[in-house]
Amino acid sequence: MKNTILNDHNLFRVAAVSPTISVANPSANAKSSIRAIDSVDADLIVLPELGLTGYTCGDLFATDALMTSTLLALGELVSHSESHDKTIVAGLPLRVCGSLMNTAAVIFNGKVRAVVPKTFLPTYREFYEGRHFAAASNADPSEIKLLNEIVPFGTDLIVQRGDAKIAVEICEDFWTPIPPSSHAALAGANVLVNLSSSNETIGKAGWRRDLVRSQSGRCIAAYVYCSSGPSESTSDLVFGGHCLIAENGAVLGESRRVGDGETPSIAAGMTNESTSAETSVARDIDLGRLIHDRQVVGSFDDGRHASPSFRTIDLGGFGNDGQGREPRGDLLRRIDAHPFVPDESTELELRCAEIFDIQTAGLCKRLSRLGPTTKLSIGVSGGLDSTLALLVAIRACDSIGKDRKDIVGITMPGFGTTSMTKSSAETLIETTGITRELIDIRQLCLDTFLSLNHSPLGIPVSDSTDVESLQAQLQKLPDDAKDLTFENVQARVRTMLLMNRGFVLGTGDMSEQALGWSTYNADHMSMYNVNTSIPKTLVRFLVRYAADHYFDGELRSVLHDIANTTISPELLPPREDGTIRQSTEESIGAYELHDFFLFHFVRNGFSRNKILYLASHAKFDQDYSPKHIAETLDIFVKRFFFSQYKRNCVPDGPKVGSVSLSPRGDWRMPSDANAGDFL
Ligand SMILES: Nc1ncnc2c1ncn2[C@@H]1O[C@H](COP(=O)(O)OP(=O)(O)OC[C@H]2O[C@@H]([n+]3cccc(C(=O)O)c3)[C@H](O)[C@@H]2O)[C@@H](O)[C@H]1O
Ligand SMILES: Nc1ncnc2c1ncn2[C@@H]1O[C@H](COP(=O)(O)OP(=O)(O)OP(=O)(O)O)[C@@H](O)[C@H]1O
Ligand SMILES: NC(=O)CC[C@H](N)C(=O)O
Repeated sequence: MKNTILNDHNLFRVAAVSPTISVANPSANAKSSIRAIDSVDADLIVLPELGLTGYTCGDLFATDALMTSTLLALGELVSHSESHDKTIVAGLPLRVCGSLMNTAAVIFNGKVRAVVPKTFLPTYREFYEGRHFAAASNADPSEIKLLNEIVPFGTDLIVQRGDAKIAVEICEDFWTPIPPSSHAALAGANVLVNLSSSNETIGKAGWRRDLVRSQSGRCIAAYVYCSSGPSESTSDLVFGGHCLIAENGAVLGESRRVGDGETPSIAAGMTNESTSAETSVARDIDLGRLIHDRQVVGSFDDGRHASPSFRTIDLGGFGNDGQGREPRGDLLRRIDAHPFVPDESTELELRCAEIFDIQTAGLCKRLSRLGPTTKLSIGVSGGLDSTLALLVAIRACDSIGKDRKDIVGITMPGFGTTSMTKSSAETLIETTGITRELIDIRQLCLDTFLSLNHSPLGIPVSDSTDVESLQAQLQKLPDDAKDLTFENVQARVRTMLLMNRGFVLGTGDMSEQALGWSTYNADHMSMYNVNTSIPKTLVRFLVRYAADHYFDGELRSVLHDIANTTISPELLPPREDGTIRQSTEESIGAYELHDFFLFHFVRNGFSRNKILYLASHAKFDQDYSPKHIAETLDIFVKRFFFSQYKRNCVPDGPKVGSVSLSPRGDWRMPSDANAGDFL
């Protein structure tokens, strides 16, 4: 089958494999390398530095016998590459113009396609490479003869396979201030590989991991790192076999290594030099995400003019061009069903702490611009969003020494308010010690219906209708009753009451803004909105975090109750038994799906197909059929496009993460754009 599932979505499988090494024994190393290559199904396989000879050959590098058998071993890898479609990067010493160089050969489909020499040779402390090797220099030839073929040679080579643009550097190269891979990235390389031989000493693994992660982030690239392991000579040093894969600032995976506390099996493998001494890691790199990020971050290649130019060697693409391969099977990449909510509790807590602080700092600054007697009004519904905004307001006032009484929490029960949310709103206000106000908005709403000559949900009203009789009739309505004017009037009456008091703190969250799930010029508007960049799936965790860290007693338990409430705008009347009729998620689909779509559409610019593909690999809280996910995605896209006019005039508010919809900063989109091609 000449088709690839992964590459349709621009995923590129890379592996770093550190096979067992037999020091100074290239024929054995060719065999273990081939075993390793056969054991991994990947588009690109990176082997360790000088892996065909072993890194620790010392003065044996100067012997003819070692050089001859190295070339024979290389020939074996090259012949073997005719049997698969993987790109292999193998490390070996090579004589070039009379000097010995520490090089990496890129092998594909029966040929060496490129040879890259090491630029920075460590010759300090435990390293003596300057004794054996010459460093890459401008005087090097641009081609060499190798195995009877002319092969491009140099540090200016990018090997391209489909959208993957691969550049190679060798160990010490990336422990320097400006690694060669930085220049390669500026020239377009997006998969940076490092063949390494790195011994383990205290703390070095963390440093190495940081370098891999940060080089991938700085270069907006994938970084694939492969070090030789403890089967190297241990005369003085123990090499770790550490293999790492990072993508744009995040480590996607790493292998075991000497020193991680799990080494006995690695060491055991050494007794018979079997493959069990091997370490490896494989992951699917999302090239689409890298390409998108580089395009968006315009400053990425501003410095390109100061970098050397590169040559590209094109190996062809995937798919129908004759170079495709079988689907790769299971995806080797974790697809986070809840990209805004870290799974791990410590990380979640840190994230909540950071976000709550950013929200609070934003509001503190805004309050500092207002007079000291300014009151801050907030509509407290007993729901999640207004609770979070209220907690931020309290924390901000506490931090700047403003009296909590300057916060006016207004409960405004309407026709849709349930007794549960009303009472949690009242308890919330009471226990926080802020100023409390209660305004029943129903009469004002009824007056508005009369002025508009509007029959709410089809029920005729007249001057003789009173609030209680209307409420009683509303409660008898079927569950599917709908009336947008009825809902909007309530939301606008509330905002009118709030606005007429002065400074209003906004409560609407980012997911609602994405979906346009707010009433224009009502809950959509405020003077400052601390929730503007908070995704719905995170709100309840922020409320819990604040409850557990800043509040105690009854307030804490009220906050926990609120954090567990169904999400509803409560604009439609409750049923006769008092239960919520209108669940937002029943109307527009689950927020866990919408937040997933929001992340991949806005953050990564992914297509509908790609988002659906990723969703099919995510473990959501609920079981959704592929059809349901696709339908909900269509709702998301339609609503996202349609509601840009609302987002184009949102109040100020703090950005807290990489996804933000501020029309002044992160997301500028015409209100009249057509969603057709995105569906
Ligand atoms: N609004 C939001 N509310 C809550 N969480 C939000 C969020 N937006 C993203 N997140 C989450 O934050 C996490 C990290 O997001 P991800 O998109 O992977 O973020 P990532 O690209 O890794 O960047 C992490 C942070 O560093 C910043 N950065 C990175 C690189 C370069 C520069 C620069 O200025 O040059 C800045 C970036 O803006 C972001 O704030 C994810 O879990 C994501 O879901
Ligand atoms: N009964 C109410 N009393 C006071 N304010 C309310 C009331 N209902 C809604 N509001 C205000 O309008 C905002 C938007 O309300 P909506 O009912 O759409 O719920 P929401 O977006 O889920 O927010 P929340 O989670 O705060 O209820 C609320 O955050 C709140 O500030
Ligand atoms: N092989 C090398 O270039 C080793 C040097 C590098 N700094 C390391 O210890 O990992």
